[in-house]
Amino acid sequence: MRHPLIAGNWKMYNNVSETMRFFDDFIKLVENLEGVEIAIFPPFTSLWEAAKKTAGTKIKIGAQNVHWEEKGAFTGEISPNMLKEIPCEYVIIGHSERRQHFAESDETVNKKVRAVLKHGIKPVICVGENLKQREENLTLKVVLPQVRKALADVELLSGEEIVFAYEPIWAIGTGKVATPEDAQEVIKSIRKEIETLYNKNIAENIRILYGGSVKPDNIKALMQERDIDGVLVGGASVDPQSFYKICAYKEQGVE
Ligand SMILES: O=C[C@H](O)COP(=O)(O)O
Repeated sequence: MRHPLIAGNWKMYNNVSETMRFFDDFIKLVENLEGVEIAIFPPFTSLWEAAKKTAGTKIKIGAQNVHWEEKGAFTGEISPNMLKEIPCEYVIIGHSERRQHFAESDETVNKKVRAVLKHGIKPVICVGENLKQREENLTLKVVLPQVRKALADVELLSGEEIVFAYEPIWAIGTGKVATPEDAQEVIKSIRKEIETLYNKNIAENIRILYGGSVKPDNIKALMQERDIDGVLVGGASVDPQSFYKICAYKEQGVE
């Protein structure tokens, strides 16, 4: 049984004082929420304070990026053991904004995945197609190779140590959410691909999230799909009230 994960990727929003204010409200709001795992991915500068503030609560902390080397002359980069020290339980790898603006490739994604797993940090690996590819019916031809390349030479014990996020690029920050049925179809195919690469057990254990314009009013329909195990939320995760409403989707009557 996969435990639902609701993840908030703040991108380049919320400095340290805004982070503290967010948690002052959010920790109280989610105090009594059961049956869902919550993770927040603040910018690097807010990670320490976020981790201190959420210690002993049900909120997990993750980073938005990582380098694959342990240490070295890599100006501006952060290593897996630096994230572990904070401690970060998760790290987002291969977000489409990093692929698009910072030359992240399937090869660097794979290096990062292998590096963080050695430190017991769970990667949230992002995959997804752009609008042109979707319109040309190329979604699976784009997404499944991204999955395979991310997992090249990756040994998995149970599947619980990694998470995938299917984020159609055309749905990110646009207000155009994929239909739950379309998201389910792609996510089901990702799970099938993982089964071919590993086995059924691992495929059934891996959580696969949907991301792209998730809001309090569309979360319920998404979470009703069999293979959607949670969401990766951008814009709507920066405000404590709206992110709380997404985390509390079960109160809208989702089984
Ligand atoms: O990482 C989150 C995704 O890019 C989704 O962002 P969004 O919810 O603002 O569309």
